Amino acid sequence: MALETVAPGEVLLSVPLHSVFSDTETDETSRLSWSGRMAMRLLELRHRCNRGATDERCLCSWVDSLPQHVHLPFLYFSIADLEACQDAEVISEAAAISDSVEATFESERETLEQMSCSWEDVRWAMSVLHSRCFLVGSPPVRTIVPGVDMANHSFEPNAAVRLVHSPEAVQGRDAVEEVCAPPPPEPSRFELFAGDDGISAGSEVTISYGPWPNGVFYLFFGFVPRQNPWDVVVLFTNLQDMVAFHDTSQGISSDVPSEERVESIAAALRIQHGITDSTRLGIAPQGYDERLSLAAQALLGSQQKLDSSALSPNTYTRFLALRCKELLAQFPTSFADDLDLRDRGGIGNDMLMSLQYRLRKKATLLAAIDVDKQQDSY
Ligand SMILES: C[S@@+](CC[C@H](N)C(=O)[O-])C[C@H]1O[C@@H](n2cnc3c(N)ncnc32)[C@H](O)[C@@H]1O
Repeated sequence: MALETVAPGEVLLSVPLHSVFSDTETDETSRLSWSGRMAMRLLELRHRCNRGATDERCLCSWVDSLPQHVHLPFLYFSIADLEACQDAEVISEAAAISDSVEATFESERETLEQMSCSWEDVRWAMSVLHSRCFLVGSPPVRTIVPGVDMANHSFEPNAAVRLVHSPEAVQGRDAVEEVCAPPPPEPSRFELFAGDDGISAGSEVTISYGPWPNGVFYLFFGFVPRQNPWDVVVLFTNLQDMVAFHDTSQGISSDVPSEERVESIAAALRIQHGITDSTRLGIAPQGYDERLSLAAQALLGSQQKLDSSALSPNTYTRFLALRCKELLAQFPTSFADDLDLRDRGGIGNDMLMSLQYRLRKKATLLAAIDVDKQQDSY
């Protein structure tokens, strides 16, 4: 919370690199996952701090400030509550990470026992790491910046984070030194600074965690954003899927092999629009991924032997709406059932969060179908 008004660009926190907590291991053959490695280091650090270790890096005050519990679905939800999100990809990702948490516990039992750490402590460390790390640099390194890690997420944040390098690390310092005294060296650091509108006194300081879909927020941060322009329902994992759905839904068996049709759509996307990645084609709350609209136009245009620009927009939105209807029908419960369940009340918080997750996916699919109905009635 900003206790006084902060001017645009003003620095709120400056954290030297020696006080950040990052994954130091770059060895790909490491036997633990990144979170397993960092969890062990966090528990070791907490153990040392509890025994009164000297703390030049100020990390003990950071460890003290960490929340006691971060309620992440893959660590703390029951299977029924997790499966209530009705997203197979998210459920299988949760199972994979949960397995890796158990693997860390099993393989590090001895060290954990020496620190009197239990399974609960391992879960705590994992929840802290997954909900507070962000990726820095290339290749990306998982990093927690003490202090900055207190900021909550907003898609319209009033602050941001940057990495500022020390003048020592900046080329040309030696040349400057020959003509004038350089400024005193400052360490490389992370800065939390106010955005262009500044921050008024009493406002919460927020940053953006990044353009993630809801699955990431739900699994790793334990909340589902209300309006997420980056959320996506994948309609087709690739162009092959789209062509296969087209042929089945239209009852078409084409003379041209599907690989050739896929290749010609991919070529049209590449040559006319510079698109080289045609995977995970989906729909966001504000509409179709542009790659999907263009791919569908190319496919339907080629079926009707038309230039894709001569195709009526209704034709491809109707085709895509058919896929949205199919996906909606595959959910175990309908949107109306879900609203009813939510409005009746009496369900636990974990189930409610999973319900919110699936309601937002279904609302996105329904909006696409509604648009199609409106176009039909014109
Ligand atoms: C990096 S920490 C932020 C610090 C957190 N407020 C704290 O004091 O520990 C991320 C956690 O904050 C919470 N959080 C962040 N942004 C949120 C938001 N927009 N809505 C709900 N919870 C949020 C979630 O529990 C998430 O796992």
